[in-house]
Amino acid sequence: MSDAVIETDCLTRKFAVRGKGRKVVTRTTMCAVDNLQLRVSPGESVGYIGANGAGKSTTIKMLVGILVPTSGTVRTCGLDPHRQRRQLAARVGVVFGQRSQLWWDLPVRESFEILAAIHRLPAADASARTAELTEQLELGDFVATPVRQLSLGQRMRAEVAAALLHRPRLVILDEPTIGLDVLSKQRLREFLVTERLSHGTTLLLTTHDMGDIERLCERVLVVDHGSTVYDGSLNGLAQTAGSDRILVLDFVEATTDLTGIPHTKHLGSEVGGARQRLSFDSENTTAAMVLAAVGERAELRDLTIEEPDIEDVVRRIYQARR
Ligand SMILES: Nc1ncnc2c1ncn2[C@@H]1O[C@H](COP(=O)(O)OP(=O)(O)OP(=O)(O)O)[C@@H](O)[C@H]1O
Repeated sequence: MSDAVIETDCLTRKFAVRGKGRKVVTRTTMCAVDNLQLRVSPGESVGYIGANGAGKSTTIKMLVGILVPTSGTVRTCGLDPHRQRRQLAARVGVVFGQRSQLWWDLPVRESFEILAAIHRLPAADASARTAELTEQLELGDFVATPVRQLSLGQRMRAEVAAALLHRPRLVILDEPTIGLDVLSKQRLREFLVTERLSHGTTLLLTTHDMGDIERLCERVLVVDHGSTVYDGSLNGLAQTAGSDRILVLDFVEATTDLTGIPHTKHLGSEVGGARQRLSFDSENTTAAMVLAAVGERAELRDLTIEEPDIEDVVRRIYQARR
């Protein structure tokens, strides 16, 4: 028997699409997930990325049994997700960034009590786990507050706690950091890293945020039109998609002379030349080397390094294949 946490074979999901011509209504089918072969082993952390409409959510819905495949097979934690949804719920925790699994009008704590009862956790176990998650996710200030009064960052932390209450062996997160501020994102990512290390939890997450992938995922899958177009390490992704980083440089005085620095490209200037943008190829140089060269030409006041945009990485992967 396979020990895979997720295993799909030729997994396919089609949808009927109604189109309206001038006189007739046409019916076509579109393939949202196309012969997907996927195997995830225990303890892996996998980022699942792709353009809008690439098929990520449809895959997740089949993995948790919300949608039935048109053809092919899927096993999640050794179970048939659609037929064995109840048993699967005990082994999987799911967080949909755009949808809540908490009771809107109840205090957070009461949602946890209901979920603990649904999962039939022994009382002592439930209260120990609730206390652990409340501390780690810093929920203490608002466990008595109704969910509808929480900020987005607070609610997302409560959602993650709710999904992990029963110590699932697989956690699936669909856009967990969408709309969160930098600090809330950082806290959530740190928690997920710790949780994974201490419990050996398997993570699968979809995101449009490259920071999530960089901090949380060892393996990355890129999907295009329902098929996998990249499956490998984060480093390999950078090699395939290019590894340009962008430095935003603020100078004491306006400057324009930033051309000719090795492995960099001048992208433009703002604020009358006091702010310059420079991209550099992190495979061949480092931020420190570029800054040293810049510092010889003009006096720097401040700088930031922009994370690569995930849409950009995905676009480059798609282009490299065409
Ligand atoms: N219930 C449905 N009926 C018809 N078409 C659907 C349905 N659900 C999804 N689709 C279509 O299937 C394709 C894949 O959608 P899916 O939501 O899986 O993409 P996604 O990669 O999750 O996108 P996003 O990043 O925008 O969430 C899209 O073209 C979408 O319009």
